[in-house]
Amino acid sequence: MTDALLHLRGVDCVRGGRTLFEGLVLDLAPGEAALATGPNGAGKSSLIRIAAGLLPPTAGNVAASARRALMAAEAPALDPELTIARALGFWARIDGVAGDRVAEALEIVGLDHLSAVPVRLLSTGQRRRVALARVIAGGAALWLLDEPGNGLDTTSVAVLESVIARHREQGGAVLLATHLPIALPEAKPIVLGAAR
Ligand SMILES: Nc1ncnc2c1ncn2[C@@H]1O[C@H](COP(=O)(O)OP(=O)(O)OP(=O)(O)O)[C@@H](O)[C@H]1O
Repeated sequence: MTDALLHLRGVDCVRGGRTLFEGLVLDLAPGEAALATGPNGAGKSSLIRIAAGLLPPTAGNVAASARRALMAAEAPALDPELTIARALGFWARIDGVAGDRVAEALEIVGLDHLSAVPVRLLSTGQRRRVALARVIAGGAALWLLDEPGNGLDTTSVAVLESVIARHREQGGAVLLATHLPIALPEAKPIVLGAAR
């Protein structure tokens, strides 16, 4: 797939008998981003799951960097009884990254002061910020972000935007699905909802 971190060719997605999209073509090289938008049920999460290798496409080819991080609504998988630092430390070991990256990531998302608080006490937006911290700490080249702005206040959305911009500057790529406005300069648009 040349130097692309994500490569989709002629990808179709049919779910529950409905064609969500057909013939989707996308390449994401280092530094690039794509923004998938569309109404509820248009297939945004399905696209993210196909790119993550969690859902086989109905047709077409998918190739993605082995170093990819998924941030989805159901994905945080943080043990509610552990403190934020320990829950993220667990994932740092799985992801094979140094523990000090967790502290850095928590600082970036503005949760370093809560690192000793159990996950179960977090608000919805704080949980999303912890999930983002895991993506940041994980060091994957390709980020697959499904509704990363859900539950975030405006300050946190701005943090998300700057974190993504920095990741791209450092040679990462991002596929982001959202129904909320998120600034993703020069992103390739993927407008879903047209196929039937
Ligand atoms: N396991 C499944 N089996 C059959 N159909 C499914 C399954 N999962 C999702 N769908 C259907 O696929 C369609 C697209 O769902 P998807 O979650 O990808 O949309 P979305 O654009 O992310 O929606 P939302 O904005 O509401 O999150 C929906 O009509 C949904 O009902």
